[in-house]
Amino acid sequence: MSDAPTAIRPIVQPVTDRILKSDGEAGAASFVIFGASGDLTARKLLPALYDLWQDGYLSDASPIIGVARRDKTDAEFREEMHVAVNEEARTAPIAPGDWDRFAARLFYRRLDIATPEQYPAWGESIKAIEREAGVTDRRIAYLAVGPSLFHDCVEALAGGGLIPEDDQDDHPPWLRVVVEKPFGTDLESAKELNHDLRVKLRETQLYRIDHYLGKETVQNVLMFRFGNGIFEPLFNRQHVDHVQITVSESQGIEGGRGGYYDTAGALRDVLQNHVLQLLALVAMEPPAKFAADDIRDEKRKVMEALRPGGEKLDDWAIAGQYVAANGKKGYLEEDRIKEGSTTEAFAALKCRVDNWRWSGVPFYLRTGKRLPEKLTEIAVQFKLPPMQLFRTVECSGDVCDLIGAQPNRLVFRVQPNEGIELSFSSKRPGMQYQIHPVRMDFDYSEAFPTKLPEAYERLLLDVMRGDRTLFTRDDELEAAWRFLDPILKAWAKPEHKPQEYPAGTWGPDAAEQLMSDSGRQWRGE
Ligand SMILES: NC(=O)C1=CN([C@@H]2O[C@H](COP(=O)(O)OP(=O)(O)OC[C@H]3O[C@@H](n4cnc5c(N)ncnc54)[C@H](OP(=O)(O)O)[C@@H]3O)[C@@H](O)[C@H]2O)C=CC1
Ligand SMILES: O=C1O[C@H](COP(=O)(O)O)[C@@H](O)[C@H](O)[C@H]1O
Repeated sequence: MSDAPTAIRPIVQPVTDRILKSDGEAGAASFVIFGASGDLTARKLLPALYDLWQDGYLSDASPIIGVARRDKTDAEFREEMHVAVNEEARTAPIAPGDWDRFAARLFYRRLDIATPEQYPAWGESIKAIEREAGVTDRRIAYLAVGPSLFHDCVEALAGGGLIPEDDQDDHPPWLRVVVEKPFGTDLESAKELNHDLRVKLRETQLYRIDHYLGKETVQNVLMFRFGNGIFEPLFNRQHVDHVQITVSESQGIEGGRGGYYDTAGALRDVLQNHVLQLLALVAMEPPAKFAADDIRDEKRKVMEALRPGGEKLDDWAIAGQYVAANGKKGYLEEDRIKEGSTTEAFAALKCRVDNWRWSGVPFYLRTGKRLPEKLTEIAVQFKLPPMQLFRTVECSGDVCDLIGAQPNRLVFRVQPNEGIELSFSSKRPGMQYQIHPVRMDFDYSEAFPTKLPEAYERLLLDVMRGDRTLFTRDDELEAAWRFLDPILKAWAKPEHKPQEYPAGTWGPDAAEQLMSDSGRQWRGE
């Protein structure tokens, strides 16, 4: 019998998103993008803004002003962005007329963010563009620069007169500042950054971005758990054997990112943010209402309940570094990696969420570069039934085994093949009671034949709408750093060496052992 999944289709067609346009306050605002000559602006931000404009979410009156250190005219900036947006276009190439209409709102204003003398004149040039566009009191600043410049960007906004005074009723001005990741490098630096940003800004003006929260399938975790009555009662220690979360990448350290990555490593680059956010969504309690602070309160509680999954650090935290294999070079041979670097390109943790719901349930987390495939998923594995009433016979050659029920598994496929699958046991057709594992599969592309919005598109729209639900808050981030700080300190010691794994494999043997010690197994291995 085939274990081909049973497709799930929506019962009614989805209400178009356009209905949301009347909701909230997504009117015209000016965008000031720091880091406008960088990779993030070209590959993610401008394509997302273009798509939002095409879909009717971005007002024609909104100017987009790129800011960076190098010299560039508006025309050059427009042309560079044209190339970038075309490269990222997910459907047909952009029609020239469309691009010209969009590009008319693109401007470039040079600034060395570390040079305060330049702030006043630069600020005036930004205000002049905004006046011309008729958008003077609604501003979104996007800090798409390295984290060491976040604070200076806010200083530049203030020095350029772009952070207006509170009004007479003490209401802050309409200013939203989007801060990229990584948000600090450890607990202390994250606290310092939070403090520094709040000297000039209110917490309500800050949007700390983690683009995983903008992925459609990540948002679906909460919808699935709290929008259905039948699954949530199973999400606890009575029914769940363990949870495993994988964010794997097949790529190495590319695009000149070696300089940054080598100072960060897998723990800071992906585990502290994307992986722990996924964990928080799958483990959190239902919020009292679906609103930003209620959700972030619950996520913070999960972060605060994180505990090591073993006595000694090596029993629950594994660092790995790939070596040349399968036609790929090793980490140490990548561009801009310092000689003999001990930075981890792979991290796996076994941890616990020490609360009433999850006590005793291990959470296994792993992320890394140069693994066999690009894949992000959360797998919730349930306990076996208390008795094995059914079995089947599986033969390989002359050797036959009696096999019992396989554990039920619920998998959130974040990417690729976005969807949710549930595996369960079924009777194999025939004259005997033979058990066979099968799957029910909800596949986004089949159920909703429409393109999924890109994460940055959704998140930028939320900034315009003033919805901070999908943005992280200072206390949850600090709690995440607090949990990871002991690992960061131990791994920074000169005697610490990550364990080697061949490029293109699932990480070092020790990561497998994290699971196999308790008779469990990573999916896909
Ligand atoms: N790229 C990505 O996919 C992702 C990036 N991020 C985060 O986004 C941020 C930007 O990353 P990315 O675009 O890759 O970085 P890049 O190195 O490609 O770009 C850095 C930008 O910062 C500008 N810059 C640097 N110093 C100054 C200065 N003194 N004054 C003015 N501008 C300056 C550069 O301008 P110039 O070249 O003119 O000097 C450039 O535009 C980082 O925090 C990164 O961690 C987060 C997730 C994904
Ligand atoms: O933030 C980051 O995420 C990407 C992975 O994002 P994805 O959306 O492609 O899954 C990762 O490659 C990068 O190192 C990290 O900084």
